[in-house]
Amino acid sequence: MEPILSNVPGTLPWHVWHERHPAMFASLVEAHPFPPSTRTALDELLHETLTPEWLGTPFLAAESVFYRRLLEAIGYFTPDGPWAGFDLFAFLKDADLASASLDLPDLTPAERLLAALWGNQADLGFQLGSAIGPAAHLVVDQTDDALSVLTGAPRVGLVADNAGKELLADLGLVDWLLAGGGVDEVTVHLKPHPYYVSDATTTDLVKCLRALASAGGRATDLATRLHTAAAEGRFVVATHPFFCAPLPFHEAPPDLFGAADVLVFKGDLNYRRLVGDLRWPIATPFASTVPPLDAAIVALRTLKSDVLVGVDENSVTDLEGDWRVNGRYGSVQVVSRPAAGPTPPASGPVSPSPGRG
Ligand SMILES: O=P(O)(O)OC[C@H]1O[C@](O)(CO)[C@@H](O)[C@@H]1O
Repeated sequence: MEPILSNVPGTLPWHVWHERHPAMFASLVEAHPFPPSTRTALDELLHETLTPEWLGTPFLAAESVFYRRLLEAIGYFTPDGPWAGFDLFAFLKDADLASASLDLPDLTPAERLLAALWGNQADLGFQLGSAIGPAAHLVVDQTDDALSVLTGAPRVGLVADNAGKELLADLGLVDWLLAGGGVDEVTVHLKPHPYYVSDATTTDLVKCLRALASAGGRATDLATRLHTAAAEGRFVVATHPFFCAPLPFHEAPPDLFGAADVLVFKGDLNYRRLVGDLRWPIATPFASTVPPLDAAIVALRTLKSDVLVGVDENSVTDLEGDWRVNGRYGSVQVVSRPAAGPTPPASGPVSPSPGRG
């Protein structure tokens, strides 16, 4: 199966490099007092990424390396430098969190699951390049199966995606799992440092909890329950360098997810890493594309890139235009836990071999 590349004009990856990234760089430079050397480094990075070498590298790997290079360009990893450890996307993530409604409604388990899914629409990198319409429908809806594998599972891992509103919705789901879903322990897997524009780090999770705690009503109660669960070792925050690696989850270290019985993968990028960023025919069975994890899998995603599997082709014939990438459609997809040991996928992904550019 061929990897998705960025060298075809008119495709989403082409748009990302040629339009979305320049717009993002303009907003970063406007928001920060970067010195001339940093501005030059950013310009050079932007130009470098438009070379045939970058555009001909698998999109998944190239984009990941790009975000690493962006942090290097601002001095994020320069010890004792003024920008060491500085989250250059914090201004966007904080604004998104500040605009969230914390007057939490009383949601059913299915509504909490779908809130976590549609919360994925609020991806700031995506918004920088296009407008998001009202929430629409699911091209695959296995919500009942998802609730069934989650309810009563001993250990659940949630592989988080974006900060702000999406992470708030994720915490709503985690709260239900621990308080009403009969789950003993939930681990939220976060990025070890800023990555794609709005990816959630530990700092972002703490900001969400503090916002909830000070909001009053159901929000404060939720934050209190999660703090108590954390003190009891039932709500666990974890991170690992692999979450910022330019690789699909098929190449994850074996201990990445601990002893999780169910893994919830949030968002588009995690979906691409879960099934492989490949030109799959959309009718390819979802279960045949995921890595052989010893856990059930629940993927909650709004569709923002070309990769899509597990879809009945007849069910999407009426959808028009850029429905596969415009973020207005979503999917809930489930793979049950293997009965006896992992099952190898029918067709493994091509491993990207990113150059550092
Ligand atoms: O935040 P999400 O849902 O992972 O979406 C980010 C998506 O936007 C993109 O960054 C496009 O640049 C995709 O690579 C990625 O799949």
